[in-house]
Amino acid sequence: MTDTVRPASDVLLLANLGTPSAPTPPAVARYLGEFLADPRVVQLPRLLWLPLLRLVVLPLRSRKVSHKYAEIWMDEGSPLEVHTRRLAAAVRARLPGVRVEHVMRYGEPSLARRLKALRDDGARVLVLPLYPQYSTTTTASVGDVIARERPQARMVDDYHVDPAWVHAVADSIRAHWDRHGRGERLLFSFHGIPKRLVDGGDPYERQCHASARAIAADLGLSGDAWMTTFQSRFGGGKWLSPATDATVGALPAEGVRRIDVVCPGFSADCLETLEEIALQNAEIFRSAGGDTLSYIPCLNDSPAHALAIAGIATRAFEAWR
Ligand SMILES: C=CC1=C(C)c2cc3[nH]c(cc4nc(cc5[nH]c(cc1n2)c(C)c5CCC(=O)O)C(CCC(=O)O)=C4C)c(C)c3C=C
Ligand SMILES: [Fe+2]
Ligand SMILES: [Fe+2]
Repeated sequence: MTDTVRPASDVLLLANLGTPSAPTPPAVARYLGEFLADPRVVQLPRLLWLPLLRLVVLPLRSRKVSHKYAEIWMDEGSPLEVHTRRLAAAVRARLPGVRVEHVMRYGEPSLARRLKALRDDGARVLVLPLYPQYSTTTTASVGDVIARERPQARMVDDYHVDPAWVHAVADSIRAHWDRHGRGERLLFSFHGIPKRLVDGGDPYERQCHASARAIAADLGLSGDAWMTTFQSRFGGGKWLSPATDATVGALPAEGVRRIDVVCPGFSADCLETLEEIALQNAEIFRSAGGDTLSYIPCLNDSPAHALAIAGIATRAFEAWR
């Protein structure tokens, strides 16, 4: 095979977080049990955390959270899974000769199982975690599975200021404004992580701010037209701030009546965007005296998203030496 011919065996695994298989307490408990037992996600001592997780957290949380999943469930399944599967199909159409598949870090289709199955395959396997910003809690955990199951596979660390991705997000915001009108303030809401991790060197917070700045610059926004917040706090300790819910609840008192919220840390719509932002935070905003919180959807399987992801993967395969 010559240098210029792409081996037909390239494999691209688009990896997302994972989601329950059904909006029911047992299915949610199974998913959360795997997710929250990962020491990358919860850093408490195992001997304390694992019994607490099994005996207290899972029974209570799976009951509460399964109702939230039920509110956003689609005919074909969990939104995160549906959008990630469709995105993989859109990327596949742009990468002839590459086997493009979607996998999940937790639950199904399992990243670990797929990597194991590819062990005796001569393929170059590229794993692209669908997290634009690198975090030890998400990206590094995908790296852990690669190290265990197929160390020869390679991983894209992040794409937080990739020009095609930045432009795709900015364009999706412009399109939303064209269709629904524009609010007085644009919030970039990213999933939070414990502040202690950032103090220990996790680049996530810096990358979130860099993403928001790049998207705001593409939109030509002045500094007072947008802000960056962090959502989905879980458990105790200090998390990244300012918190999305507290910010949304405080803005009406400043005279802000209409806001737009976009979540550029999520590649696909999921519980944390469709339920937490579009339902819960919209209600917080209204209760505080605001008129409308307009949620701007994730890029999901849009053509611009597929193009950006295909470009990132193509460059990673080209740089493979
Ligand atoms: C986008 C990046 C994400 C980071 C960073 C992240 C960190 C993080 N998450 C938890 C705890 C939970 N997250 C949950 C759902 C969830 N989280 C992400 C993404 C990131 N998480 C996504 C895409 C989803 C949605 C999954 C879906 O099925 O739709 C949940 C489950 C829901 C709930 O019980 O509230 C938990 C729990 C921690 C502790 C953490 C960093 C330490
Ligand atoms: Fe999360
Ligand atoms: Fe949440």
